[in-house]
Amino acid sequence: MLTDLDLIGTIEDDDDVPEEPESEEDDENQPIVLNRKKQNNVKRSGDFNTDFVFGERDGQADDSWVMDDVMKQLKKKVATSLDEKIETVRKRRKNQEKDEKVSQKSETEEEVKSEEEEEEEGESSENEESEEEFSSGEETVLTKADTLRVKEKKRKKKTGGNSFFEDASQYDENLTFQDMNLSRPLLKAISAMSFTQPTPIQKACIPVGLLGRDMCACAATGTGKTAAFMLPVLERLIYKPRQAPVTRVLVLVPTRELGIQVHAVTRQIAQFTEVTCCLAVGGLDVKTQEAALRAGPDVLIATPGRLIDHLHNCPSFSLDAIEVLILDEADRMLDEYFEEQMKEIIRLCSHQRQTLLFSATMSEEVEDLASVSLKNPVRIFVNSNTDVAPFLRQEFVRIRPNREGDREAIACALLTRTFQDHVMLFTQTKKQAHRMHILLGLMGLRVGELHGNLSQTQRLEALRRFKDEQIDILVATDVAARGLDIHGVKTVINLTMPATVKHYVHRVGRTARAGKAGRSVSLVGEEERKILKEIVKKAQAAVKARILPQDVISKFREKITKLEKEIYAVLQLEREEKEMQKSEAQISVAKKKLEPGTDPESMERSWFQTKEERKKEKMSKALQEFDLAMRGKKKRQKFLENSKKKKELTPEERSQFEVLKAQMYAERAAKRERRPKRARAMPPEEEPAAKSSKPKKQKVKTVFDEELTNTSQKALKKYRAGPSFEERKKLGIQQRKKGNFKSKSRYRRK
Ligand SMILES: Nc1ncnc2c1ncn2[C@@H]1O[C@H](COP(=O)(O)OP(=O)(O)OP(=O)(O)O)[C@@H](O)[C@H]1O
Repeated sequence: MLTDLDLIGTIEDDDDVPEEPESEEDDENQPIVLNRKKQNNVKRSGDFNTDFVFGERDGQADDSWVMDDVMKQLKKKVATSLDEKIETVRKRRKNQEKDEKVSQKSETEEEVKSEEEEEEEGESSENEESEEEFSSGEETVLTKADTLRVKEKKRKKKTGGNSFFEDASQYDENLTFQDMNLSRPLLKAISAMSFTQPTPIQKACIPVGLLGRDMCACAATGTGKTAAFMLPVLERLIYKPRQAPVTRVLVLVPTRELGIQVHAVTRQIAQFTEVTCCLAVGGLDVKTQEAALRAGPDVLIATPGRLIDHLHNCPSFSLDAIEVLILDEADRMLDEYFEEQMKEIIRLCSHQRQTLLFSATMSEEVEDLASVSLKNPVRIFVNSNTDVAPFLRQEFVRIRPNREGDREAIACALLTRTFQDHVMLFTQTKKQAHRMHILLGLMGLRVGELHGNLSQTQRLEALRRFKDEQIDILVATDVAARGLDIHGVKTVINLTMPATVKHYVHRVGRTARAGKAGRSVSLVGEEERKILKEIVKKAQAAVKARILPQDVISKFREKITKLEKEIYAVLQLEREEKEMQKSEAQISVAKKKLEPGTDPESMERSWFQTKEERKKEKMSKALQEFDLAMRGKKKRQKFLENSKKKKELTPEERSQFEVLKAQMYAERAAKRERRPKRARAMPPEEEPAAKSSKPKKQKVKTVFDEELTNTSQKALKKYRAGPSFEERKKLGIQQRKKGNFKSKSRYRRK
């Protein structure tokens, strides 16, 4: 039987492989450069031949003026950055090595004099070089090229849809922005943003949005969904100016960074109009946001938590006047994480509204919401659910069962040898992301991290540095997987496979955006084969298996083992600094309390869910997940024993934990899928068929059916003997009720 990995990994050379245009960027067979040099962006116009052409974006719309506002709202500054700590530890290493060399030198000086000295100098200069790079012996091993094998999978064509929606996925190919009846300020903004031609999702959605219809739209990542919902909405605001300063459009997004981005895009589109817009996301200054909300901005972009906070604490702000509600990344907004908050927000929104649901992936929850609370919604699926970006090349690196500990080494090899800049590396946990930042930093790479354990300043700073090409690699968790539009990301690497195919689609969607090409490389272990199988099945283009030479991997493993002490040292520096900061914070809180005229209770805000409640909810979910994933008693025991015994995890355990985390989520997602679906306003297509077969099975038998048509031996015997005591009692009551007591004896006489 073929396994999924075998499917892409065991193709023979003479297998029938479809021709693929090889680009300059197709560098796997080119000599590998170990010295990290900046590579110029290679134009890939010939790579993909499609009907749709994105406009030239030489003058990539400058959103720095929009970002300035956001940065102003940020309060705290970072004490010392992680990079500074990494540099401190690296310097320490250098000094130590120098000292060692000096002491070695003096020892040998005593024994042999002049000749030996010369040799020492030679060695020392060699060592200094190998600190940053690799020794020449290693270099020959490390420049060995990876092998790539291709296999195209047969695809099943997806059919059908949901009868509940009116389908408008077909669009006029020749439609231009000028044909769409958009007003002049919007057309001016479109050309200022260098959009020459609408993308397919824009061609399909803008006309429908302008009609004021509810919509559920799905298109691949990076195909311009933001403008697809913003343009018709802004047009409606311009067409029907407001009577009072109230918020009329609410856009909900799952992450702060995405909120900031959507806000920036909205301001760009609305730059030549009177439309005002405001951002309310966590991590930014609450008071500034409150003041902005009181002014009644036309458009509000928010994350659910912060929005509810404002609704509870800002008396003059409400959602009564909301005319359009947009859920960007709709499937994420309606998943269990935001469930309670979304219920609350939808409850507070005006009923007379247009609702727009957008995402690259859709879920049952979205359909449920659409069927329950949308009015005659239009379904616009330009791409099928879970299609990856059109110009993405997908690669997979197989991790063999006993080689789980190779993951970090493989990632380091990929990042040092092949994909050196404009790379996003995704990890499952924040801890692993942090560790990879330190590890890659110690290897001399320019790297940053982005995840939920960082302050908002640190998160935005990492993003800015990556966008400005101050760092080459951004290590991130799924917080950066959705919606972020970072110009020029060439490669996405998955250290472990994400929890579901949908997570995968979004992660790899950070590259190959806006008509550009991109590549994803995912490391796949035995336990992740199922998800790989699904991805391969759904892939439109051939996927590739990348094989790294084993000696290269071994070299990197050795290097990582050597760096382990330094990683520990950096972590130690961080711990010490954290302790310091904690005590400083305590002192400043105490000082504030002692200040005359401050009543601490009056300063407190009321929360929809307190921090504690949210934490508790998260904890109980995490425990449930852990239990589910550790169903096997042996597995659970082994894991717990291991984690009790050792403080430091082995590379294998670390990888296993990453995989386990993804499994935990996948298990819970699967459990949710199995849950009975909520009532629908109209049943989906399959349901009527199911219903027609049901009545036959569950038809309640009448007395006629029960007694007169049953000719079995047992029934006849019973018929002759008459009803049992219980039956007689039951019958008696019934007959007494009917006033026909005599029929009982008549029954017996027969
Ligand atoms: N008509 C257009 N012409 C050229 N570029 C466009 C056009 N529309 C959008 N873009 C650009 O395409 C990129 C992706 O757009 P956007 O972020 O809206 O994609 P998305 O579909 O929302 O992606 P995701 O699913 O990842 O959120 C942006 O850089 C945007 O400026």
